[in-house]
Amino acid sequence: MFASIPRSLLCCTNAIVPNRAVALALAKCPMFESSSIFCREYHEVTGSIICPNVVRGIDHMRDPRLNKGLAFTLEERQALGIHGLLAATFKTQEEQLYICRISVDRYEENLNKYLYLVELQDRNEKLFFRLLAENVEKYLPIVYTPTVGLACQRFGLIYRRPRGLFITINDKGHIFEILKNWPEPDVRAIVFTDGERILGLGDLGAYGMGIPVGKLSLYTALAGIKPHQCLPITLDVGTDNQSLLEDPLYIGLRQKRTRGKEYDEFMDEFMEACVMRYGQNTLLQFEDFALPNAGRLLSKYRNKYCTFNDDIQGTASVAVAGLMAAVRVTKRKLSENIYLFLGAGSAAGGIAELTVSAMIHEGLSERQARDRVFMFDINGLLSTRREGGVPEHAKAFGKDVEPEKDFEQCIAKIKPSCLIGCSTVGGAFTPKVLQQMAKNTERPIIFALSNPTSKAECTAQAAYDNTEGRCVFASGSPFPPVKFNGKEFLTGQGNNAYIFPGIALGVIATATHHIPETMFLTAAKTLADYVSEEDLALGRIYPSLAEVRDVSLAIAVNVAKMAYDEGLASLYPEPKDLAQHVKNQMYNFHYESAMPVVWDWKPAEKVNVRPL
Ligand SMILES: O=C([O-])CC(=O)C(=O)O
Ligand SMILES: [Mg+2]
Repeated sequence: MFASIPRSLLCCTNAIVPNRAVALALAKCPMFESSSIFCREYHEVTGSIICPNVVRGIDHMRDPRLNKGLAFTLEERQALGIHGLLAATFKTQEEQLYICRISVDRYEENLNKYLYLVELQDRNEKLFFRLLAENVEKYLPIVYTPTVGLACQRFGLIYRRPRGLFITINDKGHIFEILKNWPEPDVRAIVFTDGERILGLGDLGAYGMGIPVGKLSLYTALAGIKPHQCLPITLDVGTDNQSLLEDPLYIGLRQKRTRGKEYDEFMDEFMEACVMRYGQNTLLQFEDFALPNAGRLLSKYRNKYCTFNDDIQGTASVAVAGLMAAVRVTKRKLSENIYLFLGAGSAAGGIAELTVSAMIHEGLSERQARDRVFMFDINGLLSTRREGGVPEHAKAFGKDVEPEKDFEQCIAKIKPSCLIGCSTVGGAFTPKVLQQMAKNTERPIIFALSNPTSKAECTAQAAYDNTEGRCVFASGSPFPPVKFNGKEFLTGQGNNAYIFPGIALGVIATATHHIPETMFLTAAKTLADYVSEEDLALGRIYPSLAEVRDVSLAIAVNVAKMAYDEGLASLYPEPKDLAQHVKNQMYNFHYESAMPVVWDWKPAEKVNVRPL
């Protein structure tokens, strides 16, 4: 029993031991009858998993999970052996936040602000997450869309220290070993990309790592999922982006993408290795895969793993939430709209399918619902009569109508009341397109969902200017307030950031093993219910980003309820107070005491000492 206790401890009269179990064991030993045993056990240190006795002195400052900078108290500085390593001043976390805000604001370029925040995350995790969580509107556009897009494009230049895992096609056969190199044992969620469709920027190969990192920052900042439970991964299977292959700064494999059987085997091995390493309920979020793989892999894995594709399902959920909220403005039911999508990729397909489900919910048959949804891709309207027909992945939305290659003409002919941009073609909603939408209906719905800002189909201002201010507008990337007729409007950001953190929290808190499509409809309804009359009056069909943390929690609780109702949860027994249970899982953004909990042990009085 004592074999694992260092000899130095066994021969002292005052023993300091790492935890209560050891303290109890020692106390039963007659050798220690007259000694005091001190147990150095921390309450819930950051991450809940750092073994305090292996962290010494300066490591408390070097480890971003433990570091508090000048917020270490005098007692802590002395007890931890870091006294003198810090300046004499003591600061509260609030004072530090103030300094951080000033520091970020000093930078003029968003990429520099991004770098400051990355560095903060590497230095002091709690400070970073609290700063982000309490200033979502201000810093989300920096750590996330649109600046994260720029960060990915410049990733070779800004790459400093590792965050997350890079698994390459050359590692095939050894993926599990690589996962074992990740130091955290309690990972609950993995966000991963193969970098082939980074936002609307296309194939960025290994530079895509910024995306899983950014998404997982939101897991913590918006839904309170603990950072150590999150693992970002880039699957580097090469890149077909010639300029990256020639870029001296490129950090990934300099070879063309592996496709076909070898890619599929690699993906199979990856999915299996993740659950072997972290358990069957590990949440596996696909992010920014290109269309041919995105839909195919979702169908392949959705019933086998706890997985979803954020670009298909998360985006669909946020868009449908927007449509639900827009009903209150347009006074048209979802099933009374005619929808036209520009783009027929993964986002368009996902939104279209979920919209169909929502229309069926309103009483339409599936046929009737599908008849109301049109798509227009690079070859024109998805008409079964067009040359080359309708691509396989979008067959369900092909129509037996005259082919049409001119987008403006198409809008005049089909007369959609709702125009949804998922094309990654910046500016595709020209003034003429928008003006035609204004002719089609009193309150046209215009969603310019492509990211980042440069890829948005139109700006918020253009949408208002060209529809006499009658449109209901949302975009994937944020836009500044719109000025129209002397009034100011705030348009909403239809970004999946409203959805995926809440879904992830609900799924993790209940150890849900599969994520059905209906969960995204539940999330959409929850989000739509959060939209107030004031939001609508201001021009937005989403709550303000300042409320996104409340939204995420509400989504998580509803998802958790659904998980139990539908037998998807594997955490039993079901917690009596589900909302409280979900809250109990959440990260504490505030500093916790770093003082060891030292307690005296008086063996003679407290335990019956058994002879050895
Ligand atoms: O990252 C975002 O802002 C939304 C998203 O998933 C994408 O555009 O691929
Ligand atoms: Mg994405």
